[in-house]
Amino acid sequence: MAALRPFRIALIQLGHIGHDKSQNLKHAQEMIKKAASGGGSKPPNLIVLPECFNSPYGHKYFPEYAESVQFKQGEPYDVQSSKSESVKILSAAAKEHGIWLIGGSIPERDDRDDGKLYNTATVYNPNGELIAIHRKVHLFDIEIPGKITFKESTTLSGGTHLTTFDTDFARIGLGICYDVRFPEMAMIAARKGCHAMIYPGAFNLTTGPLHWKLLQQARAVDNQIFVGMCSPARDLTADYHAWGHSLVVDPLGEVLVESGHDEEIVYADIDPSVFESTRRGIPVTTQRRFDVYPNVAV
Ligand SMILES: NC(=O)CC(=O)C(=O)O
Repeated sequence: MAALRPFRIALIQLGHIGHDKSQNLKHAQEMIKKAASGGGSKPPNLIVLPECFNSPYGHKYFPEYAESVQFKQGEPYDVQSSKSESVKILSAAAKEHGIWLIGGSIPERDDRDDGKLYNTATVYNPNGELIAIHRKVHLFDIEIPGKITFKESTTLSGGTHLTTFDTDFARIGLGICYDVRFPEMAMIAARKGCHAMIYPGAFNLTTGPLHWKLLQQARAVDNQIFVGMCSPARDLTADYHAWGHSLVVDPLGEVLVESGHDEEIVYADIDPSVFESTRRGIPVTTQRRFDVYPNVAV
């Protein structure tokens, strides 16, 4: 299992996500290059893109923008023969800059399973290898009268697996946006030894101010882990108005960095001593009463 070492994370709050997929990918490439340069400071070890970074966000767009990834857990993946343009571009970017990359999420089509569609995050190591994918488990189906109705399940299916992966600096759990509302996912990841949960996400102008920061602080404090969420920039000409405010929170629930709502790259330095001192000082990780309630993570 990966040990926690100091590392730097960059969240790319990507703007200009329009209807031209090639343009979206080109812009993401440029922003990865910019993020990898470190913004005048140390280069990051891990770069994160937002949810649905290559397509407009909305269930009517997913069938048109979906790409076939065909990843099989535990089997080597041949990026060169991938049918996914996004995978090829992200893999090349991770390799060129020698960084770990969580490639936000993209609409994915699984040709092996009746062409089902998913909202899928892909993860690359510094050699450009695709080492994990996460399919959004909890679909964003909500209805707040007069404010927002959104039904991802109109075109998407929910993923059926939880995702964790090891880097050379931490074990990381991965979710996508609405997944953050389900504490079980982060709890299970933490009990499996994850030091951080990362969620590419895209809250909106109704739920963002209510819950975006609160949920990340809750997941961080519940589990004494680092939590980061990376949003697209706000674009009031798009169908969906993202909240922005990409954020990294430490295991005490303190905000390490928070962006505004325009396009921006923010960096946070992850300090293992905060992880250790939080767990030493408030030792809930060793005070659980599995004699009173079941250990759901086993
Ligand atoms: N976009 C999402 O998946 C979730 C969201 O906006 C919310 O939970 O609020």
